[in-house]
Amino acid sequence: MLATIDGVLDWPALKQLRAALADGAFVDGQTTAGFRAKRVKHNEQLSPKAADRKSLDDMILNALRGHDDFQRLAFPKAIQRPLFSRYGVGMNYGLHVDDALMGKERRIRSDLSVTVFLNNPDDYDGGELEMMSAFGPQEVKLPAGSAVLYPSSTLHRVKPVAAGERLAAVTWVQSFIADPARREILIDVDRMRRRLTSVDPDGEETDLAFKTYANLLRMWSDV
Ligand SMILES: O=C(O)CCC(=O)C(=O)O
Ligand SMILES: [Fe+2]
Repeated sequence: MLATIDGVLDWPALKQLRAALADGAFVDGQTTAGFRAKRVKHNEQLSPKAADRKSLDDMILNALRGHDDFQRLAFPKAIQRPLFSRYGVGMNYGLHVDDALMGKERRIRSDLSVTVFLNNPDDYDGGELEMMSAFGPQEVKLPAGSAVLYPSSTLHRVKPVAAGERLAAVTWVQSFIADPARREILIDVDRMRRRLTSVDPDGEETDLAFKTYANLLRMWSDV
């Protein structure tokens, strides 16, 4: 399932992140690519040694963790430290699959991949993120501050940037609901219980929807 989340970063946060990226040292994206992805990765990433790096990482991690939609859709158990990517003219990231396991000190399994867009679609031509879903290719290019969440199991790419510059923070989530089918059921039942709460707050079926959600969550959570 592919989901977009609006308003992950507000304007002050975007301004601060963009200023840090404008001043920061970038390194070749090859340094963080897996064995096969290296062949096709042509971008730049903020240096892990950048002075304020930890606080920039925390801005992304806290913004995601604090967002209701992210919690509702991802069931995050662990989130990887983000990469800040920059794609200038001609840069792209060809078709690849993300590593299944990530992190050195603390390993996580990548269930969901996340891109937080740091600048606007008008700021660059091309640079769409394209996922090869079961229903064919799907392209995403979102406004600054919005994020897309998609299964890490999919092949995907970033199309070449033809003009301007694409800025994004990317990260990966280990979900405490490992099975995507179960995750989808929980997301659907959550929608139903919310709807029932608003149309029939005192209804017996509303209680049942909450009970079903809680019991499925209890049955499937790996926390
Ligand atoms: O920049 C993006 O939207 C995704 C980049 C990507 O696929 C990756 O870093 O693995
Ligand atoms: Fe990727």
